[in-house]
Amino acid sequence: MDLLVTKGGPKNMKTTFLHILEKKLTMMMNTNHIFIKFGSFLASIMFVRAMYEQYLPHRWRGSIYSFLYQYIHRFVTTFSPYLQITVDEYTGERFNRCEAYTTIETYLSEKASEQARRFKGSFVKDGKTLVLGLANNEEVIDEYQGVKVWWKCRKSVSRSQTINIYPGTNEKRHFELTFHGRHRKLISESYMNYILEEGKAITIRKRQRKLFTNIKEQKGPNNNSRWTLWSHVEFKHPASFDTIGMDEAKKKYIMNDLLRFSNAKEYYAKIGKPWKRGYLLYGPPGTGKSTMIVAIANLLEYDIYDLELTTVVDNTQLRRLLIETSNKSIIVIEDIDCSLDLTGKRTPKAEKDKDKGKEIEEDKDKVIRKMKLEPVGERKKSEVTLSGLLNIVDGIWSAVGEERLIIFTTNHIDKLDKALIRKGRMDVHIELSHCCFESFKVLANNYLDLTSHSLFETIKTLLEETKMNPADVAENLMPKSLELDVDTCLQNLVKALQNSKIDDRLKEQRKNEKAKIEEERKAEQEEKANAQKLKNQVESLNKP
Ligand SMILES: Nc1ncnc2c1ncn2[C@@H]1O[C@H](COP(=O)(O)OP(=O)(O)OP(=O)(O)O)[C@@H](O)[C@H]1O
Ligand SMILES: [Mg+2]
Repeated sequence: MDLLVTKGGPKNMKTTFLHILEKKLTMMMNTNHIFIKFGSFLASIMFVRAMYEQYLPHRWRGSIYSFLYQYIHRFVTTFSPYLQITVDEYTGERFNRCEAYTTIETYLSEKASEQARRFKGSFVKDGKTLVLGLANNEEVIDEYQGVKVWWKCRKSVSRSQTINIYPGTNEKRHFELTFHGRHRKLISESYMNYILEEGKAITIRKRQRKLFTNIKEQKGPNNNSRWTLWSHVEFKHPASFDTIGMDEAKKKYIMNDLLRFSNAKEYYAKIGKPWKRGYLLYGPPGTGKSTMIVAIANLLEYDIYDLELTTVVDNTQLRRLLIETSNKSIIVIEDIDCSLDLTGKRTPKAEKDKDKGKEIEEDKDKVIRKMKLEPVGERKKSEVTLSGLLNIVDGIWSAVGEERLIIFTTNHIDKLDKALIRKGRMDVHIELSHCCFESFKVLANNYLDLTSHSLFETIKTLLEETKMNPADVAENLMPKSLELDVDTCLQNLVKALQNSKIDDRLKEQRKNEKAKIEEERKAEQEEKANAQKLKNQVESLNKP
């Protein structure tokens, strides 16, 4: 290249100018050189691509692509300070979804709803609720103890020629977690445990709650395999502590106890006790024992396992039933005194009482209700024993799972074996009794939206004079027509209470009369016995 240098000016200035010019030209030549090199590089790529398209068989392309991707990726990651953990959707057996993947998916779905722009929707709770998850290649940033991590959901499609009978199974998904290498220990141990726990907690929070009942054991096709022992339905019941009529202080105590229990995981671990608690609810019929169980389940968001002991064949089956229960649940045994012979082997109470010839009506009803569930021909004597139940409560119960309640209900606490209800087994004993004025006020508020009324004082006095259970009070408060007529409802209750008072008086009278007759009978018998004794004595004296 020719250079034209102007004359004149000091010599050193000319030299500097030439020097700068030379430098600029060299740079231009270098840039040109780079462009030329880049152009030829592009041409080479195009050439390789054309060859690849034309001559490489289609079936090889996928494997070459993944081969290149793998090596480029490895090359890049060798020099990157960031580390990656991947969690595959399927591990081991092809159709077994990895539990950790599902849990992470749940955890990330919460984050995704705040950060992501593209979502994957799915329906849960029997297809009624839409849950948004992370869409493919969408990124979510999470922070743990001040450390930032990046999550991405990736999908790869298997290029194999195999034909799959399950649609969509050629797609493999995985989560990719990226974090800085200096946090390796924190993320791989502590953070991973944290998200697995959080994910599980979210799953439980969002799940459709269930009411389980035990069904008769079913044999499989070869007569030895067992199918599930529990059947379930969706658990929906509006009862809550707000709607239960009982002493306010007692109600608060129970609620506090329950909430303390559900938040006491660490505490139970510290004192070395399994995270479980037993409740015994006792009181006359219709005082709200079953309603309270529902309120407890709603408060803590637990499932209910309603265990019907009369259909359990033996202790082994009982053990299996308890093993199959899940965490965050309540195992309920209603009317425990009617289900189990507390002297040892269980016998249906109806038979037992018939032998004794002194059936109590309300108990009989309950036993009949239980017995009706089983066809007469199939009715077998259960071999569940009290000791079996105690062993399960202490043994298997303490070893399996956590965050569970066991609740027994009974109308007759005095009939229960002390061993069964001692503290440690049944930690809290709650008595539900006849309707007091405080309970009535809750019911009046529930049923009639009423907090005060001129009849309240009369009702208060009547409630103190007679015993009526909350179920009967509630029934009287219920409007009997479409129009809500508060006065009529309250008057109905007053009438019912007055009738109940008269009934009570009559019952008392009858009881006193019976007692009097019994006393007279005894006195007569005693008199007769004395007369006989005297007669015998006289006879013995008269004998020669
Ligand atoms: N304390 C209460 N507060 C509010 N409602 C109540 C109360 N007690 C009973 N009821 C009402 O009465 C009905 C029957 O109550 P529940 O079945 O809970 O009684 P229970 O004590 O379990 O009786 P049983 O001993 O016969 O099983 C419920 O539907 C509920 O509406
Ligand atoms: Mg009940």
